Amino acid sequence: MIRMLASVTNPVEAGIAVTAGADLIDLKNPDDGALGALPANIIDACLRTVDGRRPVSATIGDLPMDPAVMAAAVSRTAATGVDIVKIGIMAGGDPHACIAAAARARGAAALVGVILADLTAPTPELVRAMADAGFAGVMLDTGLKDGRTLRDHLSADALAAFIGQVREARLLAGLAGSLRLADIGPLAALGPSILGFRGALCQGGARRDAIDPDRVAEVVRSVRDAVVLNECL
Ligand SMILES: O=C[C@H](O)COP(=O)(O)O
Repeated sequence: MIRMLASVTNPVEAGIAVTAGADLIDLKNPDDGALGALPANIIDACLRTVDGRRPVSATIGDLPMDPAVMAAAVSRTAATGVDIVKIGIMAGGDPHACIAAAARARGAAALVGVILADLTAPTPELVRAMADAGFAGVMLDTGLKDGRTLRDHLSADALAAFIGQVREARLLAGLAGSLRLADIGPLAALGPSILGFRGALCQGGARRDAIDPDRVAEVVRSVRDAVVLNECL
């Protein structure tokens, strides 16, 4: 099973993603960076639209690696009632202290750490720190959103090693980063738990555009087909 994560920005998009069959609804503001945060009232409206039909995650913003800043943002986002809070692990600062601070602030929400692979190396130490802190998963994404995809930054071997480390730690392993239809087959073959998308779902393929129901359905279908194909091989 590979879950298809759709990043959405408002209740209308959340409804489209649920109808199209996305497995995880990820709330994010692409106008405010790779992991831009949405205001609490928009998160609340999205939660009401999804109405428990899918797990919902929300990002906390592209924040500096400061434990106090991280803890406040995690606590604020968890208080909205989302199932999962996604935090970015950036270069600089003290990522290990931030991971610990996020874990203390998460309340009832699960935590997923997002390593922006074009800015920060996804080391086994970071994965281990998140596992030790009780995170539910670790995702790779890209931070620059400059047209290059996750696969432009990490080889298939490096991605397979990452997935192996995360799965060995018994966490969910997610991959994202300007992924297109052509990336789904090769990445699904590596056996991630989650494949995440925004740009590929949008009209014209630009991640700040509104999502297109047909594109969302096509990506959902491609992920399902890739899973079936892998099971046959
Ligand atoms: O969590 C997944 C991201 O929202 C992916 O966004 P992107 O496909 O535009 O890089």
